[in-house]
Amino acid sequence: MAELLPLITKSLAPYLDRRVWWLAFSGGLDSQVLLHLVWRLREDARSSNTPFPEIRAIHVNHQLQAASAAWAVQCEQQCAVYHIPFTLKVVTVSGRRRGVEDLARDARYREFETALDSGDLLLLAHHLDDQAETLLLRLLRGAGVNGLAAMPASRALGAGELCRPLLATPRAALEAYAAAQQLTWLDDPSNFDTHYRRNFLRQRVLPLFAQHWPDYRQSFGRAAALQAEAAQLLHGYINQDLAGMCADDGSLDLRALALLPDIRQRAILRQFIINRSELALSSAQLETIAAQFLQSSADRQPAFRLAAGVLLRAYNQHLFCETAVAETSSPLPSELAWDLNSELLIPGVGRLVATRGGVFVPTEPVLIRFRQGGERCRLAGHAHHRPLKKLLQEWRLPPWQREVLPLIYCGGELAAVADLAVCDGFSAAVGEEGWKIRWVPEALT
Ligand SMILES: Nc1ncnc2c1ncn2[C@@H]1O[C@H](COP(=O)(O)OP(=O)(O)OP(=O)(O)O)[C@@H](O)[C@H]1O
Repeated sequence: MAELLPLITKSLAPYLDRRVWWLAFSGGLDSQVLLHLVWRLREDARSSNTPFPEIRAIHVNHQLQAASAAWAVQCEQQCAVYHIPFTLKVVTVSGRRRGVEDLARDARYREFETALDSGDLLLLAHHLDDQAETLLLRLLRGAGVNGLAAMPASRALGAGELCRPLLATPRAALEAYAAAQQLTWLDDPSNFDTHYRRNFLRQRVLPLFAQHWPDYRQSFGRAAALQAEAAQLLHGYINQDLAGMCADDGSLDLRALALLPDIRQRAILRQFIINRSELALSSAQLETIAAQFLQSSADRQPAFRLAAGVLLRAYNQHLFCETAVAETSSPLPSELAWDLNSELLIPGVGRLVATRGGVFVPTEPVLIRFRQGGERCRLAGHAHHRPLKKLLQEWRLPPWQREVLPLIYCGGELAAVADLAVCDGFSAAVGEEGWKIRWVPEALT
């Protein structure tokens, strides 16, 4: 069986420049082995005077069992033995929508994510048996390539990254290491409760596999790695497609999308939404959205609420996926003063930012107002006044943005229309330096 110390030395070598390595410590066999290995790496580095990242352990108490608090204490004591600082996070897992395992996992990763500072590394003790189980569980859920890629050996997590240095190592190798090093660990009794899907696979199903396919773990691990490669390739192609179909404002060109075969349309739509909102759609949601927005009358369809604060809506045959949309709309102020030297944040409207080097030259203090109807303006360099309504149609500004469009007034006159146009009498002469206005609508901030 492969030696674990050289293996982990190699897999963690790319991360030696990180400030902190956080070890996700449940106190079970696997994370106890990882703790011991990482401690040995640090001892080796100390004895050779080599710089080494700071190691800290983090334990999440999900409060799901009577003994949870006592375990946390034992975890802390274990870490003290190795002089590894210990952080405890206590979470409350509630809700019956999904299995308690999934909820606990989500809560745990949220805690990990908050703990990580920029560039920190989180170490998890998942091993090859965990990977094989994950692949099977995903298969049983009917997952596609992304799901069947199972757990990646590393990925971004919040401001840092996570890494699973033991992912290619079978659990038996960890058991052998723990025995050889005379380690002690906590045994979570819930690991034997076959009501949990993962435990059922582990206790009842996989031992049967092992009788006929003794190398099933390695085969499953390879299958997952192949799916991960396929997923990565597809991802690259889909993002290339997307790049050619997105306008500068981030919207997706529905006319161009409609020309593609169905499966490509759906893959692009799914990726567009993930990129904008980080929400992964179920197949049913994807079908509904495709049916709603991939029709000629897409512009007349109501907004589709994907999740709290995330809206999909179409305008001018372009699909907009907006995040951070206010859930309730408060009335707009009738007038606001704006000192261009500082950013102006208007709830429900967004941010107005002015920087030097543009063409807008205010003649008097700047006031922000909103459309009342009937506004007219003469654009810089144009001979006639025109209704603002017509101009907004020509500029193809989505209707929901027209409602909150900041109008910039100087001395009672319309001087600029957000960052879309500057009116006559307010634009810089040749050689004169003015302001550049930028409006970041609330849904895009
Ligand atoms: N409560 C927890 N607090 C901190 N880290 C955890 C916790 N639960 C799991 N982890 C991390 O996630 C990894 C995989 O979790 P999993 O539930 O498969 O393991 P476990 O059986 O609970 O514990 P171990 O892997 O230590 O035997 C663990 O090895 C550990 O690194």
